[in-house]
Amino acid sequence: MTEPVLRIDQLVGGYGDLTILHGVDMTVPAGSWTTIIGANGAGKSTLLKAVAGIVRSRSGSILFEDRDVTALDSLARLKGGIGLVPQGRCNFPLLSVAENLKLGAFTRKLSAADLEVELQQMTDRFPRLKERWNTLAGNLSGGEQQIMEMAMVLLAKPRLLLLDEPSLGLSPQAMGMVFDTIRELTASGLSVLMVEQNARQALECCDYGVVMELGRNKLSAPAGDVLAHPDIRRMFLGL
Ligand SMILES: Nc1ncnc2c1ncn2[C@@H]1O[C@H](COP(=O)(O)OP(=O)(O)OP(=O)(O)O)[C@@H](O)[C@H]1O
Repeated sequence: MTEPVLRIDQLVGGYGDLTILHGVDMTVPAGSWTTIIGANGAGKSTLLKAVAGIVRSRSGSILFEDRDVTALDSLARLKGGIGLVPQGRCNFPLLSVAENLKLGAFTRKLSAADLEVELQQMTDRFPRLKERWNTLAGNLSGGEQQIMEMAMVLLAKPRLLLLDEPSLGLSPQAMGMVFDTIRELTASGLSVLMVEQNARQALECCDYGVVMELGRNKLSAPAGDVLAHPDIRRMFLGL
C-alpha cells in the first residue's frame, strides 16, 4: 500500500448530541480510489461530511497529507485540497454549465485569464461539457450533471475528492461513464474516497473497499478481497 493521503484515527462525531461515528479508523492510499459500502444509516455520508469538515468531530483525528485538519472548517479544508461532491443534485439548475463551472473555482480567486485557461483544460478533459456550455444545468441528463458537479469541485483543485453516491439515480450506462471518469481522475494522481450503494459495481472498478457498520469500519481491504469475502457477498452484494 502506498503512503496514505488521508488517515482517520478513532473518529467520533455526529449531529448535536447524536453520535453517529463511534471510532472510525481508516486510511486512503495516495492516488487510490477507495469505496465505502454498508447498510443504510451506517454513517457513510456522515463520515464523508466529517472529512470535509461539515460534520464536526467530537474526538479522534483526521490527517490529510500528514497535516492534522480535524479543527479546520469546511472552507479551509476545501482551500487546503479536500473537495466534496455531496449526495443528490448539487448544482445551480437555472444557471448554464459555464456559469456553474465558474462558481466551482470561486475559492481560488483566479484572474479572468487564468480562469479561462482552467475552464479550457476542464472542457478538454470533459468535451461533453463544452458541447453543453450554454445549456442550463437542470436540463442536462443525470450523468452529465454528475460529471459537471465533479468538474465544479475539481476547479477548486482538490487532491482528495470525496464523492457521495455519484451513481444515485443514474442508468447503468451513465454509471459506467461516471466510474470511467473517476478511474481517469485517479490515473492522473487524484485520490478518491467514495460512498456507493451500487457496491458490487463500485468494488469491481475501485482499488480498496471499506465496509461500515453502525458507525464503525468493519473491514478495510483491497476491493477484490472485499468482493470475495463470503459474509460481505451475502450481506451487502446480493451474491
Ligand atoms: N443532519 C442530520 N441530523 C441528524 N441526524 C442525521 C443527519 N444526517 C443523517 N443523520 C442520521 O445519521 C445516521 C447516519 O446517516 P448517514 O447518512 O451517514 O448514513 P449512510 O450510511 O450514508 O446511509 P444512506 O445510505 O442511507 O445515506 C442516520 O441515522 C441518519 O438519520
